[in-house]
Amino acid sequence: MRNLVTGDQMKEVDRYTIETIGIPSLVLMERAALAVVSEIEALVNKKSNIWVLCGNGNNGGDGIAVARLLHLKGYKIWAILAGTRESGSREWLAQLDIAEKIGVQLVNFPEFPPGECNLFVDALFGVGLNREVLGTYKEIMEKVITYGPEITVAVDIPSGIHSDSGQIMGTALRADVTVTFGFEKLGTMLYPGKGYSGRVVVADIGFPAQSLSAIRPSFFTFESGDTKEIPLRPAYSNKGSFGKVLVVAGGRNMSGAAYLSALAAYRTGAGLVKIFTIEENRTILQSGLPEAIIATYDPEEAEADTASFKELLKKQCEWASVIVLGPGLGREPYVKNLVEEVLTNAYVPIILDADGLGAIADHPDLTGYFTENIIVTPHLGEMARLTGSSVEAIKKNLIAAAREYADRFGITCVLKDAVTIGALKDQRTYVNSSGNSAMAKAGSGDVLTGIIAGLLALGLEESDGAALGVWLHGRAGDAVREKYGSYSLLASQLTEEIYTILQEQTR
Ligand SMILES: NC(=O)C1=CN([C@@H]2O[C@H](COP(=O)(O)OP(=O)(O)OC[C@H]3O[C@@H](n4cnc5c(N)ncnc54)[C@H](OP(=O)(O)O)[C@@H]3O)[C@@H](O)[C@H]2O)[C@@H](O)CC1
Ligand SMILES: [K+]
Repeated sequence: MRNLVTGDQMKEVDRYTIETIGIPSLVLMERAALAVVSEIEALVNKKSNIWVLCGNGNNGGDGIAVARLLHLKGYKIWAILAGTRESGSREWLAQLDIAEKIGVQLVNFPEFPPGECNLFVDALFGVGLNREVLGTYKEIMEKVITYGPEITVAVDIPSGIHSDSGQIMGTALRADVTVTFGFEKLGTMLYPGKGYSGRVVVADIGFPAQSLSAIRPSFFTFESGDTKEIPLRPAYSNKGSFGKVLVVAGGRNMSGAAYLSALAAYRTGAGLVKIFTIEENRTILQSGLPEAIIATYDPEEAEADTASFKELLKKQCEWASVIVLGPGLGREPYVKNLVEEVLTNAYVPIILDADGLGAIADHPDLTGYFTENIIVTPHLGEMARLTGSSVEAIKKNLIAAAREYADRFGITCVLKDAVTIGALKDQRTYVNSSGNSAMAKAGSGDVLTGIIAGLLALGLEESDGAALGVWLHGRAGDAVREKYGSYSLLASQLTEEIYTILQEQTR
């Protein structure tokens, strides 16, 4: 597990480290600059021309320190100062004084250094960026973009990227490598910022563990090795020890959704999986997944005899210890009753997806039945329908959108996008770092519901199950892409890779 921070949280950690712990600001800055220099030395040799663009806050202070360290090592270096002495931070002024005394080559914008630039260091704005970039700063950035440096190394975060949302604040500078300090910022984890950051190196610049006490760390991601969070299956057990997953899924022509969800639940470790679906899906599901129990209903009877249908649903819910509700259910009128009955009768975790969410969007009063056991897993289009916002508005701040929906109902909201967000009911927010665009295919979401259900069946509670499920799903996608490339992934192949990842847990 790796903590992630907002810009303000990072500033708090800086402040606490400097003021309460007593590590001087310039010491942190020196270590930050050394970390950047070490990346630069791995990228270019001393024949290269290096330009460092320095703003006049502490990000710029880092930049001047980088220029000084490279100058002392004999690199051909120019520092471009974007601000004036009057507006420079204390540390920036200290760095400038040192740089001037030891003869670092400096120019003041609008002047630019002569010759060409092989490696560009972006130290214009860090976590202090708090508004749109306009005027002179915009001009500077546009000029840099027209120069088209061969390699760009960003200091802490690419300038112009908002450290909390990853949004471009007017203009931003694209980096090949971003060296960030202490903790990765949300802005380099989220698109478009993630696309501007290149390879992100998290440098340890000496923040002691106590510094985290300055904030309540609430954003996190998983990384390899975290498979150990998945509960082991004890040796002395039977199929009932691992939970009974009820997959309420699959309407007309949509048996595949039920199949993929049930298969993924089994592959993740569930002991028993029952699919509750329409009668016409029986044969195909029974032959496709003979391991699953199949229970069926007739959609016309469900429509005509509501009381019997409700009774049938009640029995299914009593059997289950985890429920997946929604994949491929369709949008016929009885689906509303179905969703309502499950929500009112089940006292177990429910993963609500696809047409289950569609029913909620069409009948918002159903949210009145939400309990803390609910995990909703909308993609952006479904989220837009659920909230009445536009996809564009949600995209501007995925974390805020997911968090707001989860908090409104006290549930867990997994908002699926290129970077999936898990706004967990325990107030932590998971930002996914696995997965790839090959997974943007039909059936991928059905597999995710099954994986989460499988983890809950193993005994994880909703918050951990949702976060680990998203991560595991992405890891499976990465494993499939490695074998089959970016185009040919099939959702069923995700379920085939789950075992390779689960094996890491016991190694
Ligand atoms: N000791 C420490 O704390 C350490 C800090 N470290 C480094 O410091 C960085 C944070 O430094 P920082 O807080 O000084 O802010 P920074 O990102 O340099 O921005 C400068 C100023 O720009 C301004 N501004 C904002 N938006 C603007 C806009 N659109 N257009 C124009 N101006 C705008 C805004 O000032 P304002 O105008 O709002 O008063 C802001 O304060 C951090 O990312 C890391 O690299 C490391 O060395 C480790 C130790
Ligand atoms: K920067």
